[in-house]
Amino acid sequence: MTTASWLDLPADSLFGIHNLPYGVFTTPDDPRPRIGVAVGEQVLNVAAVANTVGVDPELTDLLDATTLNPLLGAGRPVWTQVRALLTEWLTDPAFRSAVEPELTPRQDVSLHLPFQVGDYVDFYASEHHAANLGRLFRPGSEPLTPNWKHLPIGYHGRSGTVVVSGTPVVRPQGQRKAPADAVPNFGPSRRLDIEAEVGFVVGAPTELGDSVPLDGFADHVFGVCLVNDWSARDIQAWEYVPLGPFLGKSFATSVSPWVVPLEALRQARVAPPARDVEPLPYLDDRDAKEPWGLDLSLEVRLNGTVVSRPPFAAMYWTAAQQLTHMTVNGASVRPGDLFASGTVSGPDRGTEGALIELTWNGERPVALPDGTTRSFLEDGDEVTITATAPGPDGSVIGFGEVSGRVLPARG
Ligand SMILES: O=C(O)/C=C/C(=O)CC(=O)CC(=O)O
Ligand SMILES: [Ca+2]
Ligand SMILES: [Mg+2]
Repeated sequence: MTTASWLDLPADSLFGIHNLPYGVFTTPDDPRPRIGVAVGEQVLNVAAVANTVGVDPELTDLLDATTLNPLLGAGRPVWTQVRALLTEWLTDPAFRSAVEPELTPRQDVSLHLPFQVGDYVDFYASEHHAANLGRLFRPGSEPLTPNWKHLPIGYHGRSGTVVVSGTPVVRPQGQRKAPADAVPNFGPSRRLDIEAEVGFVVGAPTELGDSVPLDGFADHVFGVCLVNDWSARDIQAWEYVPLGPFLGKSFATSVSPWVVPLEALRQARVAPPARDVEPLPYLDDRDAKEPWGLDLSLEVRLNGTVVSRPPFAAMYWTAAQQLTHMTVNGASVRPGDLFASGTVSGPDRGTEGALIELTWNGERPVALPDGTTRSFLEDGDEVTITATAPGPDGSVIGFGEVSGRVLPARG
């Protein structure tokens, strides 16, 4: 399908007509948060266009909102309808006069947390990451825990500290205890790390007691964003036994401001890696016609230098399996719930999604062009994660970025 926009976008635009990601923006002369869709180098005020051209008032209400949550809750048929409208507005020259005045250059807008985050869950779906962390955190044990290939392991995170890209991250303080120390001490984390992840934004809710089967994924998941699960490894290593991550990860989790609709990722769907353990039937996607592996290519930059290129296609568990597992006990989901994939690490050097793996616990620090090296993050460091996916007709779907700078601990 070739769809040309009257906007005459370059063929290599990461926010081309096949992408149309959703966010929430303000401008200096209008501080009201409103829903925007990125197209080329601009942001479209969708409610303003809906009001001008006159669409179904129920749709206008969903779009005339300060967060994506009302639209998220509306469900797949409405998401499809809105996307079709956006495509029509941006491709049919008859809409040009109504749409053009509602475009603002992206550089002139501020982007906000696009949805009010409900529950936040973080998974652990990369076999390479899980095995690496097992070796680093539990030397002498099997790298993968016995449950790892039977279920997508996850933990509930802290939704109130999910922040939008650009929000500074204050170095956390807490209890640290190195293996050689007899007792813990208190202070700023000395081993502040990142985790490059992909986030899935839940739209349509479920009722308590119900679960989402594997083929219900697209009915409930609206779209995809990027996540940095900042992690204080020294706090984490001491506190996590036996209940899992707590203060070592709850101080901040950054998300990208643009939510890429699931429809934009049709060409990115790939089969996940072969599983060597037969999953229980509710998680078994081996016969699925279209499993939910996704061929996203991530890049991690530290102070502007690319330090890693994690491949999302290498993830063992898919987001569909994660949603199914997360609801198999009857736990309900709500619009705005966010679940993240887990750190995206590939099998090769230079594809690790966390510094602890990339530098192997500091044994092989990363060299930066300014002559300095890093094992973990220093105050002032800035980390930016970007991603792309294949789109239709040779186009590329961009995710924008999730970025954050480390501020010193507050005494
Ligand atoms: O293996 C561990 O004990 C800890 C693992 C993590 O810190 C990773 C985590 O948050 C899940 C993930 O991002 O894959
Ligand atoms: Ca994580
Ligand atoms: Mg976190």
